[in-house]
Amino acid sequence: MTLLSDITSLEAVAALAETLPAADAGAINVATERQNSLTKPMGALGRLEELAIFMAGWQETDRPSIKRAQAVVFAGNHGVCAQGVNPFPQEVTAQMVANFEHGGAAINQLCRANGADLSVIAIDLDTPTNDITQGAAMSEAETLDAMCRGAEAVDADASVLVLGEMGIGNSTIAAALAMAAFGGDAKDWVGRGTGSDDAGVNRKVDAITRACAANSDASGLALLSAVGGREQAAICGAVLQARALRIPVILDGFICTAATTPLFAADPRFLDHCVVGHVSREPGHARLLDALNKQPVLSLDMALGEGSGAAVALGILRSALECHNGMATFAEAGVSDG
Ligand SMILES: O=C(O)c1ccc[n+]([C@@H]2O[C@H](COP(=O)([O-])O)[C@@H](O)[C@H]2O)c1
Ligand SMILES: Cc1cc2nc[nH]c2cc1C
Repeated sequence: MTLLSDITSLEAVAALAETLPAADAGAINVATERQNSLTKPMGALGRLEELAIFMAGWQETDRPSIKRAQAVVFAGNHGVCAQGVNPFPQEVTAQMVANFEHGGAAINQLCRANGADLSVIAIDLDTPTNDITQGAAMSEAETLDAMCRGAEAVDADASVLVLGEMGIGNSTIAAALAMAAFGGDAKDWVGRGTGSDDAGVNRKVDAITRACAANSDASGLALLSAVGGREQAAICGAVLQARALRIPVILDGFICTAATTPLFAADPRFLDHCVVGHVSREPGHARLLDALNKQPVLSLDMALGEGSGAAVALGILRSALECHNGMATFAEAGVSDG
């Protein structure tokens, strides 16, 4: 059973915004007081302090910890590849899933380096979603199914959830989601993805312009069905399930962040328990983060996907909590207060 098991419409999913838990203000206050009493000038650990306090709020304790970090990579295939928007062939999605399963991808090494348990969930790779330039990517039922796959993947004992994706062509899907949610010029949201040349970038601009026109009636969570895909819907389902379990989430790069825009469009509070691990080299990501009012943890010129930037950010989160829990206060250490 998950939060989504009995839900039969996207409208009912959107209504969950009224019932999902919020961050614990009491734990935030006590954790903030602790940060201010630790042996450092006030605020000197910068973003690490914010991350520790963020964890405190969601874990409902002034001493948040990471007992188990869970990483999940969702994979899907996309009909929009028919528009020539992807330099790599579509079969690479399944081939990379096999690579994840055999431990040979970047995300395998980064999960080991940063202490996360990785699982990979491939959703109907043999049946790509519909081409978004022709209409909706998925029916409402298909969207809900994929959301359920995402929700089911979340382990109740995870202290933090690292999310990533794999899907040839999905940098076009991400750009379409961002443009459908926030408007602007197609050129502002499109980038090179896995290495599109200038002609390929122009095909992406053309494809998302036509996709947004073909799906102009969609808004809120229906954006997922209109211009999204299965791994995007699964990411939304996992974000919701994590929220019900009060598990903080680290989102990855442009594609993973864009996957959550339908949740934001339905209700911005849906993303309150999510941090974005890094800002991708994909140029639309910085713009999207501004629109979502999210500050990335890292900026490393990465553009891989797979959850790679989120896994590296997990190491920063661990550092934040080591300081928060392990440092002495001014009183304990006998250090004169300023
Ligand atoms: O998330 C990012 O920032 C990101 C930026 C560029 C590429 N990717 C990955 O590359 C794939 C999509 O690229 P493309 O060119 O096939 O649209 C997909 O598998 C993503 O995981 C991911
Ligand atoms: C090789 C390769 C690895 C990836 N990892 C995420 N997206 C990817 C796309 C390609 C093409």
